[in-house]
Amino acid sequence: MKVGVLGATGYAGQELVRLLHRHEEVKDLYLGSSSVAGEDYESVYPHWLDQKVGILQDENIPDLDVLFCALPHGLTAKKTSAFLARKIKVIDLGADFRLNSAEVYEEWYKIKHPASELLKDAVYGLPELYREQIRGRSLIANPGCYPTATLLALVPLLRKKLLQTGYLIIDAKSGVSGAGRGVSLGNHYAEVNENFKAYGVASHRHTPEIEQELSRAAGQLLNVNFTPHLVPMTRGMLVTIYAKVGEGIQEEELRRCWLEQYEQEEFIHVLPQGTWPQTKFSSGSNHAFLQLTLDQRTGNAVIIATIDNLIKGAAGQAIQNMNLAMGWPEGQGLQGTALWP
Ligand SMILES: NC(=O)C1=CN([C@@H]2O[C@H](COP(=O)(O)OP(=O)(O)OC[C@H]3O[C@@H](n4cnc5c(N)ncnc54)[C@H](OP(=O)(O)O)[C@@H]3O)[C@@H](O)[C@H]2O)C=CC1
Ligand SMILES: CC(=O)N[C@@H](CCC(=O)OP(=O)(O)O)C(=O)O
Repeated sequence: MKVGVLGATGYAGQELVRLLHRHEEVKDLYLGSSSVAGEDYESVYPHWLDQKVGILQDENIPDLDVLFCALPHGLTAKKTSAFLARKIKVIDLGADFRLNSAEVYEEWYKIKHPASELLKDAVYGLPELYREQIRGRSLIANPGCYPTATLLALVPLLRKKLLQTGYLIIDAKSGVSGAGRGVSLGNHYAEVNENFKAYGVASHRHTPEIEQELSRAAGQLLNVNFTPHLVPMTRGMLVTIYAKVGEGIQEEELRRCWLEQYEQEEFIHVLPQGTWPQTKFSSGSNHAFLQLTLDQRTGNAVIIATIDNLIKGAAGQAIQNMNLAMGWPEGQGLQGTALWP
C-alpha cells in the first residue's frame, strides 16, 4: 500500500513517519514538505541517515491509498477535495474537519472554512467511541489531543447519564511538543523551563470540539470550563476533570461503566483502584490510562486521564484510523513503541 505524509517535518509528521515505517501494510511511504522538498529526511532528522527517505513537494505526491495531513489548520481543507477526487483517503491531524459547523469553526479559528461542503463527509476519528462510523471512510478528522483524553474519560459516563451536565471542569496539562516544532516566544526554552502557566483560558480552540462531542454523548447541549496548561516537559498530557455525579450514583457505577466500555480495548486502560495516571505510563505509546474516585466530602468525581499528545493525541490515533479505514487490524504498527524514561 502507498501512504503519504504532508507536514512530515513537523512533530506530528515525524511521529507518523516513525510509526508508519514499522507498519506491515505500508510498502511505499511518500513524504511531502513545503520547505525541504528535494532533500533527504535525514537533513531534518539525522537519525534517518540509514534509510534515505526522499522528500517531495506536496504537489508531487503520487496517487496513494492514504494521505495523512499534519499541517497547520486551514491548509489541509484547501487541498482535500483534489485528493478525494484522486481516490486518496485523507486523514487530517489538524482541526479542519473536526467541528460539524463551519460557523463554529470560523468563530474559533478566525478564518473562513476553506471547504465547508466537505464537513458532512467527514467522520470524527476517535476509534474507541465511533469505531463503526470510521470503518472504510475516506475523510477522517483526527481529534485534538486535549479532546482525545477528555472524551475518552467523559463520553461513556455521559452516555449512561451518570454525570450532571451543568458542572464539568477540565484542568489539562500538556508537554511543549503539543505546540509543534515552530518556535514562538511562549514556547522557547527560557520561557518554558522552570515555569508553569495556563494559556487559552476560557478561549482555547479545543473547547467547542470537546463541547460538540460531550453534547452528542449527553443528548443535550452543554458547556465546560476547559483550562490548558503548559508543563516544562517534552511530551505527554494529563487531564484532571471535576464532575458532579447524578443523584445517588456511586463510584462503583462510574468504574463499571468505564470497564464495560473499555475492557476489550487494546489501548484504553482503567487502572487498578488507587493507581493514578502518570504521563510516563503513555509516553511514546498509543495507550491511554484512566482513573477516578468519588470524593465523599464534596460529592464530586475526580477523573484523571493521560495520553501521549503526539501518539494517541495525534499520530498513533491517526494510524488507528487508517487501519479502520483500510480494514486492517486496528493496532497494526502501534505495538511496542513505548518510551521510558
Ligand atoms: N503536536 C501535537 O501534539 C499535536 C498536533 N496536532 C495537529 O497536527 C498538525 C501538525 O502539528 P505539529 O506537527 O505539532 O506542527 P509542526 O509545526 O511541528 O509541523 C507542521 C508542519 O506543517 C508544514 N507546513 C506547511 N505549510 C506550513 C505553513 N504555512 N506554516 C507552518 N507549517 C507549515 C511544515 O512542514 P514543511 O515545512 O515540511 O512543509 C511543518 O513542519 C496541526 O494541525 C496540529 O494542530 C494535533 C494533535 C496533537
Ligand atoms: C501545548 C500546546 O500548545 N498544545 C496545542 C494543542 C495541539 C493540538 O491538538 O492542536 P490542534 O487542535 O490545532 O490540532 C494547543 O494548545 O494549541
